[in-house]
Amino acid sequence: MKGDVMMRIIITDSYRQMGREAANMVAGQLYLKPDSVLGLATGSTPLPMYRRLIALHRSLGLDFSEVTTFNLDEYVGMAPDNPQSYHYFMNENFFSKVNIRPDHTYLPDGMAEDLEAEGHRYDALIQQKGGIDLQVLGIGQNAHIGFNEPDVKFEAITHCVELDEETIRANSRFFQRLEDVPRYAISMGIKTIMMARRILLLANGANKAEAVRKAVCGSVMPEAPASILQLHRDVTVILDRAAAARLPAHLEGTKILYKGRMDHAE
Ligand SMILES: N[C@@H]1[C@@H](O)[C@H](O)[C@@H](COP(=O)(O)O)O[C@@H]1O
Repeated sequence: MKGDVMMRIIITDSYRQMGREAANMVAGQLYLKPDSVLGLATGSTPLPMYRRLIALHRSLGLDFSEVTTFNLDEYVGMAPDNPQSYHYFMNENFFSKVNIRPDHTYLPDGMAEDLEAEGHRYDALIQQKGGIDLQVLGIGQNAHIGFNEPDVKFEAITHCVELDEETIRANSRFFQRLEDVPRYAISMGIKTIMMARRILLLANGANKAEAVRKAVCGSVMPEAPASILQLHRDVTVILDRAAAARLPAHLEGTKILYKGRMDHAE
């Protein structure tokens, strides 16, 4: 075990279970600190987590009134009211369905004229709000986190990135044509992500298994941006079985929990 660094890995039976586990962690965070600052992600991976959080809000009154959120990224040139934007995604899938204050939800501004200045403003704002307590991450097939593509600079803060062809292809499923996928995004940098107090990495599906292996037990290197998470002191990885398929059965310094069926109605 490297110092006191330890990843906790939770393998669940399904995509839905992965979402439930993740939502439980977020709910636990809010229970202890109702005015938490959450770092949030888009993509299909966190959708069941958002659904479960909404269900917890409706059934148990899970309270978001004091919560502040910062999203990882946004496409460059995409206005918040564009249905393909991450602003729109977050409103549709989460913000509009819980009692979070709209002026407490932040995403990088993809329309900013000076993207470098916007990156600095965004990071400064995160610190001004006390820093991120819990950062939720998905992972790209090339092991990107946020939009930090392979060969990223680990010291980067929020900045403009050119997307990899692989990422553009993967994200084209949300667009009518491949040519419509933006080629640039503004994303929290690795340093911004690593400054979060706790990190929750989610992945499901066989197409993420290799990226998960690199993140959890590959060499720490810029070619696999998520591998940097091995150096963070409080990371929980929640997977479905397919995404966990390439992990060795035993990992030194890693606590693997298996959470099988434990389920009841949503
Ligand atoms: N910028 C996002 C990432 O934050 C996300 O983790 C990744 C995986 O997306 P999905 O969850 O849809 O597989 O895609 C995008 O590129």
